[in-house]
This record gives sequence, C-alpha cells and structure tokens, in this order.
Amino acid sequence: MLSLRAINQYYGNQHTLWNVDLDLPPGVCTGIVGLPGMGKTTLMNCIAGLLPIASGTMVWHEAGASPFPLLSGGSEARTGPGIGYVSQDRRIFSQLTVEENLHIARRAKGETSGSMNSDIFEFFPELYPLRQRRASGISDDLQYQLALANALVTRPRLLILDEPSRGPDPLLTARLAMLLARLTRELGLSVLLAEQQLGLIRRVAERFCLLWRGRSVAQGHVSELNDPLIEHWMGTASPAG
Ligand SMILES: Nc1ncnc2c1ncn2[C@@H]1O[C@H](COP(=O)(O)OP(=O)(O)OP(=O)(O)O)[C@@H](O)[C@H]1O
Repeated sequence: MLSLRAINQYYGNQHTLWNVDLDLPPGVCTGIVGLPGMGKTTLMNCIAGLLPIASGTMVWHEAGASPFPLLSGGSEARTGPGIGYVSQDRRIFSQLTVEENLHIARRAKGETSGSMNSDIFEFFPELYPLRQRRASGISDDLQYQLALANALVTRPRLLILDEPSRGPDPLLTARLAMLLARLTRELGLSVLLAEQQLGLIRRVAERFCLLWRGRSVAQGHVSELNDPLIEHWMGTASPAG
C-alpha cells in the first residue's frame, strides 16, 4: 500500500497541493475526482516522481518488507515498488512496432532480459497479432491498450491512469472496467485513476478522493460519491469554506 501524508506542492509561489493524505491499498482502484485545475494531474505527477514535493511523506508498505520511502529522488526512486504511469498524452513511440514499444518500456525500467514477457498479452490479446505493426498504424483504442501494456510490462505494484477518457477514441467504460477488475483482483494491483467522467469512476473505482483547489475535501467508498457531494464541490455554485 502507498500512504501519502501531508503532501504539499508548489509551482513557483503557487501553492498547488495542500496537506493531501491518501492511502492506496493493494487490489483497489481509487478514483481522483475534481473539476479541471484542482490538482489531479499534479498529484499523480508527484506520486510518479515527475514533480518535486515541498513537504510530506510518501511511503510504500509491502507485507513482509520494510516500509520504503519514495521521496528520495525523481522517478528513478519510484522503481523500487514499481509504478506504471499512463499520462494523458499516452507516450508511445508511434514509429516503432508494438513489440519494440514493450521492449523499450522494459529497458526503461532496467529490465534487460532478451525474451519478451508474453504474459502481458494475456491482458491485451488484441495486441498479440499486431506485435510487428507500427504503433502509428493501429487504432486509437489499441494505442491506448499499448500505453497500458507499456506501463504494465514490468509488473508494477501501482498503476496510475490520468484521464483515460480524454483520448479521441477512448478505451471506455466497459473494457477499462473489465481490465482494471482483472488487474486488481488477479494481480492485487493498486490503481489510481484521475477522471472527470464520474460515470467511469463509479464503474471502475472502489474508493474515491475528491480534490478541490489542491485539497482533499472528501474520501470514501465510491457509493458515498453522491449527488449532494458532487453538487457541493463540483457544481456551478462556489462551495463554502
Ligand atoms: N506546469 C505548471 N506550472 C504552473 N502551474 C501549473 C502547472 N501545471 C498545472 N498548474 C496549475 O496547477 C493547478 C492544478 O493543475 P492540474 O493540472 O494538476 O489540475 P487537474 O485537476 O489535473 O486539471 P485537468 O483536469 O484540467 O487536468 C492549476 O491551477 C494549474 O493551472
């Protein structure tokens, strides 16, 4: 489990994350919700090691192992427990083949063994016959699957997905829900998903964290993400407090 405590982050003088606490248990998908500009991507980038944190703690707990603090460096330090990240722009190499993309993803995480890990195709069977195809020549949906496969090929313990529904042909609700259910249930993966589409959050997430102006203002089981709460923090009216 990853435990965040009192995380603060600044862009220059702009205080962007304010004392954020969050636990990401194994086998659970947690949805980060909030209006645009509330800090979802910033929080994910901090967890992934792509942005520095001003203060707070971020500790990985694994059964039978010593707690592993994640704050000692940039993204390299996050490779200990293993974090896979699919950003809004997906980051695949479009001129390379599907197989070459997976190979580079493994090398980028320091895995040098020559054989391709075929297990990944169990989760993405549609990519298997396309192994030698250039990524630019496959559909948007399959490109998103490839970005997911790249993030998962080194078997991370935490998967972070930033706004998967933003793509032009999104791998949407039903398929993403099925995939995340398998990843959490079969692999015990922790999943953190930022998303403005509440329908997707309700379908795939078990827990939620609602951000408002960089503060975690509500957390709980996704069944508690009810209309009054959403209206209060994501409606047109300005919330009090
Ligand atoms: N690189 C940056 N430099 C300065 N300010 C930034 C930077 N990136 C984001 N911000 C600001 O930080 C705040 C949080 O932005 P962030 O992108 O994390 O929000 P978000 O909830 O992910 O929004 P969206 O849903 O639009 O992606 C916003 O006020 C944004 O303008």
